[in-house]
Amino acid sequence: MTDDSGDPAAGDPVVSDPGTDPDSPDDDASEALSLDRFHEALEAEERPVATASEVARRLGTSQAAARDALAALVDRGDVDRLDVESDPVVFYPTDWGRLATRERVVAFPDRREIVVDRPTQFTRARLSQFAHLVDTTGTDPGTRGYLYRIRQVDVWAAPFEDADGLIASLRSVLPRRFDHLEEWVRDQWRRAHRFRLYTHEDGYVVLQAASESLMGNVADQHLDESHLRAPISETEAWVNEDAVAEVKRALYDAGYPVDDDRDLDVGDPVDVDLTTDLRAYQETWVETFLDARSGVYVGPPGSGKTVAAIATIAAVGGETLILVPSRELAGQWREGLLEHSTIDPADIGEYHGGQKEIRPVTIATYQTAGMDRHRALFDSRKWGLICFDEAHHITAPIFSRSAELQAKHRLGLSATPVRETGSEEEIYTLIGRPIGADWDELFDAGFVQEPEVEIRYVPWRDEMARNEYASADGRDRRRLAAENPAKIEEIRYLLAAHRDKKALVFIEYLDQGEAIADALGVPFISGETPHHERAELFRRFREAGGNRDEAGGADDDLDDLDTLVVSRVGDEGIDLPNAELAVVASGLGGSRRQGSQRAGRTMRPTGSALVYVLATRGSSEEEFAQRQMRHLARKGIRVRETNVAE
Ligand SMILES: Nc1ncnc2c1ncn2[C@@H]1O[C@H](COP(=O)(O)OP(=O)(O)OP(=O)(O)O)[C@@H](O)[C@H]1O
Repeated sequence: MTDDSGDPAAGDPVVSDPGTDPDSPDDDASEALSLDRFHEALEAEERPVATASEVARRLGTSQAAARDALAALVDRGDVDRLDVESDPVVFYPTDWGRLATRERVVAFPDRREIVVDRPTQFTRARLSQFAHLVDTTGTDPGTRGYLYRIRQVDVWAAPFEDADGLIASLRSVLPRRFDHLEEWVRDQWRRAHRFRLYTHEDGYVVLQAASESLMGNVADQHLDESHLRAPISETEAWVNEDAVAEVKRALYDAGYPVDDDRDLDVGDPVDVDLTTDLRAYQETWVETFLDARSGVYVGPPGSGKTVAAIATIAAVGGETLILVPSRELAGQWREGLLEHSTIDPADIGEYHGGQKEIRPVTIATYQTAGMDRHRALFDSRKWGLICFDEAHHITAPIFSRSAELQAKHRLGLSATPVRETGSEEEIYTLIGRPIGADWDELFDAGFVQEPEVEIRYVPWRDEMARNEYASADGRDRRRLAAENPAKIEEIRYLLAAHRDKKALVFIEYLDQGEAIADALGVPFISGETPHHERAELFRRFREAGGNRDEAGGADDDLDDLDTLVVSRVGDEGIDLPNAELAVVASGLGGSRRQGSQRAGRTMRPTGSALVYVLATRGSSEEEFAQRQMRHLARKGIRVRETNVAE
């Protein structure tokens, strides 16, 4: 576009007429230079930026006039200036600056991967609906790159009414259409809605297939007479009610997740209101759940899953069973319910080793609910809602039995859906599809404190220890690396360096736990610690002020318990809200799930959260530590590595 008249308004849609715009400086300089003419000057210079004297030369004006004209454009927001030390100031169109920070989306349709540089919040929110975040690169959120992948399960779980809605969302993010990819997505979507379970008006459960061939080729191939009692029609079969969970699992494994529309009675109503305002993402979780009537809230520890679950209990309003892995957690749930809702304390029952009450809201341990002698009681009810806390537990055989209990709504909570065995899909079959936010978004929004994780490679104490390791094999090797005595000194050092932080030291082997606890003069909690003693130590730890003495042990006030050595027993599900420092001294042969739980323990909304992972240098622990921590890094958590000097 050219502007021969010299009038910036003529034929120039970008710059408004200064004469009619009361906000624009009304002087000769701004009239002398339109944004278009500045563009021409840049083109002539063949550079993206220009100095005032270059503009003056190209436009045939004085340098002072060009400077004034550029200043007017800067005032108007059309041009930006960049002061480069010791060089003359350069100018460039504001739009170009925006381009440089704009997101860039690249799709690899064959791999079903999408790479986004500097994604906007909008793009990330969209992507998290139908793709899963595999990796991020870079630590600066401003320049971070994101790799997303669309898996089968992501399409199955996508929260849309129909495939068109999902495709529209996909198109809104991708730079152009990819027919092949869209076809694949549609195909996956179709698969997820081919089978349905519903309750016949006479009360029995029916499996309905979308076509005869699906019933004949898929259902009949994967199910037998223990699952299906008899055919009703070419597309329907009468389901053995005891085998509903198996039916769902078998079809899921065959690539056909089942819509569960069974009509189950709700028991005693639960009349409670939430007293805490939900955050926007929690509202989305609850709405998504209520639409699907099943699902797993997946978010980092501290992200508000429990509060969202309490909101769900209030919204469902039906008799509720909450399953938890330990008695400690049952107590915490009771407190959470009382804190965040108007529930009458008399309406909360606990059902475990200690007490056995069934109330409108019953909190039971998986253990007790799965036991044969109690199971019938839980089985005989049709719950309005079952909430599976720490949902990854239910894949272990003892817990999976409780997953077969009947419920109108099934809700799982999990911070760590990934398991080494790849059975994350099993959680979703048994409970429902994952519902969650992008972890990065939660960190970015400040809802969850991002912990710093540091792997510290500890040398062997001496040549003898190193040689012993070299000549040992198998389990002995792993144990020697885990128990490397040099770690005790390292723990002492770390505790002293963070004297104001309450600390948990995690160990795998009991002997090592005792040795560390002895050396530090602090208690050691293991599976052998009696329940009441454990509860008392946790109480003291929760109430402690966090101020360790020189030796790294407890401070002068003996009641002030700010350091605990904990074995596996403290590893899962037990909530120690004020642990600001975690040292993982051993246990690196474990699974990714453990890695993220340990790190997760300290991911709390308040206080700084530091996790040190000790790995013996030159042992298999190095590799384990890196693998676990890569898993965390993928979740957007900063991981550092340090070599401890010999
Ligand atoms: N909407 C909210 N408004 C204010 N505080 C909230 C909200 N949601 C959660 N919190 C607070 O954030 C903290 C963590 O919440 P919550 O216990 O629900 O997280 P979680 O994801 O269940 O954690 P974990 O996995 O460790 O059990 C709690 O102190 C809770 O009171």
